[in-house]
Amino acid sequence: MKTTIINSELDLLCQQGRLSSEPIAVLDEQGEVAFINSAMQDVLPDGTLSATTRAALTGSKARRLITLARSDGQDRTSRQLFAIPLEHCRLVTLIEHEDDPRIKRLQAQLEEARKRSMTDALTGVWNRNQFDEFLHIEIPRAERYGQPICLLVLDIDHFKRVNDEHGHSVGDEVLRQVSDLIRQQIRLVDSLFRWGGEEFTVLLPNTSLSAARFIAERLRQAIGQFCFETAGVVTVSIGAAELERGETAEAWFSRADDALYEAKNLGRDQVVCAEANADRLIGGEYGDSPVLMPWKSIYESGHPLIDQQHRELFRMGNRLIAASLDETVGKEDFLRLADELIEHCAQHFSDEENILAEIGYEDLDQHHKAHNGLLTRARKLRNQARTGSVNTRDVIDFLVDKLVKQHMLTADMAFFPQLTKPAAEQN
Ligand SMILES: Nc1nc2c(ncn2[C@@H]2O[C@H](COP(=O)(O)OP(=O)(O)OP(=O)(O)O)[C@@H](O)[C@H]2O)c(=O)[nH]1
Repeated sequence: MKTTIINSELDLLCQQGRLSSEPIAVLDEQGEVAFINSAMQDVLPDGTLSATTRAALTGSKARRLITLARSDGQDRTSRQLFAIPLEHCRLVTLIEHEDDPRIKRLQAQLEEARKRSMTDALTGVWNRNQFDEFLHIEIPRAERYGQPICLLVLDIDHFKRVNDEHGHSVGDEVLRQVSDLIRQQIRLVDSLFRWGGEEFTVLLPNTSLSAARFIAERLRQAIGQFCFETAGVVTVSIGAAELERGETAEAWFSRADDALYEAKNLGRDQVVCAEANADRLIGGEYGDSPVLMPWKSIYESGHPLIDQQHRELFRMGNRLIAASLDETVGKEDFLRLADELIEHCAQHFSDEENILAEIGYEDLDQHHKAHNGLLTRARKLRNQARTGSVNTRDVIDFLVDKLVKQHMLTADMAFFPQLTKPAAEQN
């Protein structure tokens, strides 16, 4: 990955050097000349940057100013080389003095070239290279903070017909318009990419699959209801997938893409969400033991905080089961994990009750009593386990089965339909 970044930065600079009429050279991370244009060669003694000059230009100072002796001895004024440090290389140019406006001009040109290399020329959205870059940042971020992240793959239906019937420029206009419509519907933290041709991808950080379905549906409707000036009605098919724990970028994309093709096969103009692989577990780091609890999309309420906390409870429940099966985990460590689960649960119950109060949930009192009862019983069991009067099996049965799973699958599911505003709508 790093090599790609370095290479693309070097490529960018070299390309800029070729375009610019200013004398320009590019030094790579090792201080070797990666590129030198003819304007620079003309002013340098022997047409090249000597090892001493290169060493001076790649020193630790952020900017380096050196005096260049002219080889012909005719020019009495000193000439200066200036190195602009970039992330992985340095751009060297010739200036009269440190405030030379050419530095600013070059930096602006570089910035412009950098932008062009990251965006799609037709629609102005991020290009496919950037999609790969974003994946390598967003996937570890989501995993690190235990947040859900979703991917949409969107394809314009029968786009070939638009080109065939109205011409390529109308097709181009449709692509621009579709990308504008998508941009209007997503949040600032979401990112839109043109993946190629008439296919777009959208990355939705901190978004569960149920919220992603809602967003995708909103996109589909916004595009389907828009009146395109010449093309008329245009529809899109969308595949959505949520990243699973430990899943590679390729596997994730492939699941979203499969969902897209299912949407196409089902008749187009629709959204299909990829189900999680049944054998994958939210606590995937504990292997594929059948006793662990798999997370399913039907457990999602559509409220981001509730879903995030429910997932975390599943993860902690799986961790507790794994610890009980692991002979190397002692009683104290097991009880510490049980404590963590109970305290997370207490925080979750309190947050959930606040959310339910906000939406005016009519069975809130009942739900509050159920929470209190569960927490009291959980703490009592934990204390009994400490004194040895109950065994780990009883703790697991209650904490994992009754507290986490059954409560969520029965009492909690009763209020899911009332959480009518999913994440996307609230933001
Ligand atoms: N105008 C325009 N057309 C493009 C561009 N990139 C790709 N296309 C066209 O997009 C069309 C894609 O056609 P297909 O892959 O057959 O898909 P489709 O017609 O959308 O059919 P389905 O995806 O099956 O609904 C081709 O005709 C491409 O030439 C572009 O930048 N501008």
